Amino acid sequence: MDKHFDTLADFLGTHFIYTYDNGWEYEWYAKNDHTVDYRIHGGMVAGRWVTDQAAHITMLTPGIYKIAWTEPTGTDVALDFVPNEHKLNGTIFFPKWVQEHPEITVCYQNEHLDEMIAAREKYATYPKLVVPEFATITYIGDAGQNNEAVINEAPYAGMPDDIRAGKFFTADYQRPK
Ligand SMILES: C=Cc1ccc(O)cc1
Repeated sequence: MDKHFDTLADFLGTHFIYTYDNGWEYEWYAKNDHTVDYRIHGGMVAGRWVTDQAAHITMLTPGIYKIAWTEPTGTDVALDFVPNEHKLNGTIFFPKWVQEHPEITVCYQNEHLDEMIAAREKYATYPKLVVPEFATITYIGDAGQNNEAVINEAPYAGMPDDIRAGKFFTADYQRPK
């Protein structure tokens, strides 16, 4: 948690856990300069997890980072990280169908892409649910870029606590065998 961020290289390969002011807890990994992975531990779609989501990742000014992407569900996300202050601001733009049927999206999305595409065709997109929130970062880990061990299993109750307690990853940021 004492890492200092100045450059884009400082940010890429970093693994975060944070809690939005509305209580939603997210885990998110800047896998490389165009890819993110994440797990959702609390909130409307707790239990959802995603790897290899394409994203736009830029540094706005030293130590401040903007990330934006659009998902197969039609959900759009914009995150502004201020990691030196352990803060970020996130806005999630949920299609109406995700608000009405969040359970459809609670899965390892990579194995259910056809279902996401079918649902976004079948159900309503509008009006979108816009969720703009600040969040407090509760964990920062130096996982290195393209580390497939960071987000590679479903979330469970207590996983963020295990990660914060140093019980989840080995010293070289792998999962114990
Ligand atoms: C919908 C995905 C998502 C991932 C991370 C985050 O902070 C907000 C939304």
